Amino acid sequence: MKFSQQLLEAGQPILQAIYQHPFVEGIGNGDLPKEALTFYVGQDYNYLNAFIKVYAAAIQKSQTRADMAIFAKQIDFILNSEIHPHHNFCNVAGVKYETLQHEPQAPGTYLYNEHMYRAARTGDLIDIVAAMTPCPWTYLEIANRFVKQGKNTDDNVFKPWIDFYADMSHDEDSILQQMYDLIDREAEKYDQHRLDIVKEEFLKSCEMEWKFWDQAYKQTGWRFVKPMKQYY
Ligand SMILES: Cc1ncc(C[n+]2csc(CCO)c2C)c(N)n1
Repeated sequence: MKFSQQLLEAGQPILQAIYQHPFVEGIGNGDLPKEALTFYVGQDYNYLNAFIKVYAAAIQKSQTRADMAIFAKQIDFILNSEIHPHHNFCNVAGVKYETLQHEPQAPGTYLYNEHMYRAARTGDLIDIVAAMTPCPWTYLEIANRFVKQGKNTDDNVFKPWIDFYADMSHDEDSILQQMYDLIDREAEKYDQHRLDIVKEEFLKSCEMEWKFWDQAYKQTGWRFVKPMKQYY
């Protein structure tokens, strides 16, 4: 079995838990508290800034223009397209997007961002991509499942969110396929022990995807520290 397939198989239990999380179920049912939505957007804005920088690190470790182009396209996607699902959440919450772009970083966001930065700092290209893949993987699976269940109806206020992420799979050279191909190509270079480490990095990101929904749903901040506003 291809290594990318092994990763997805190992991640299945976490994906199932994500499906069942009340935040994710709330997207399907068009019903979420305003506080959960605004907390999510504030944290996701911060997370996506880190994601862009980690893509930049992936470009630094790329050895071909073809690889560079994959990451460059994704940086453009985050900067110019991924504002749409954020706008959807902000519109439903009745909050201006601009007011959520300097939120203090919550612990779950810190952990996820630092996990990716660590891969960028100490890992190879495969470590970076493995830590990043749960992000598009879980969102695409969530959105496609909702489309299959017919949840993206006109009366669901989160229809734009569902349609946006489900659309990602219609792309000819979809980001996910490119990431799987890259992982499988790079996996050839390593022994089983090294690949076990990569798998753990992938699974940690899967768990942090679950945690990201959970911290927004519960608005989990720091217990004692009062962190500063974020300016990148
Ligand atoms: C916590 C969190 N996880 C995943 C996404 C979704 N997402 C972020 S960047 C990107 C494109 C990947 O190249 C996708 C699909 C999100 N917004 N927030």
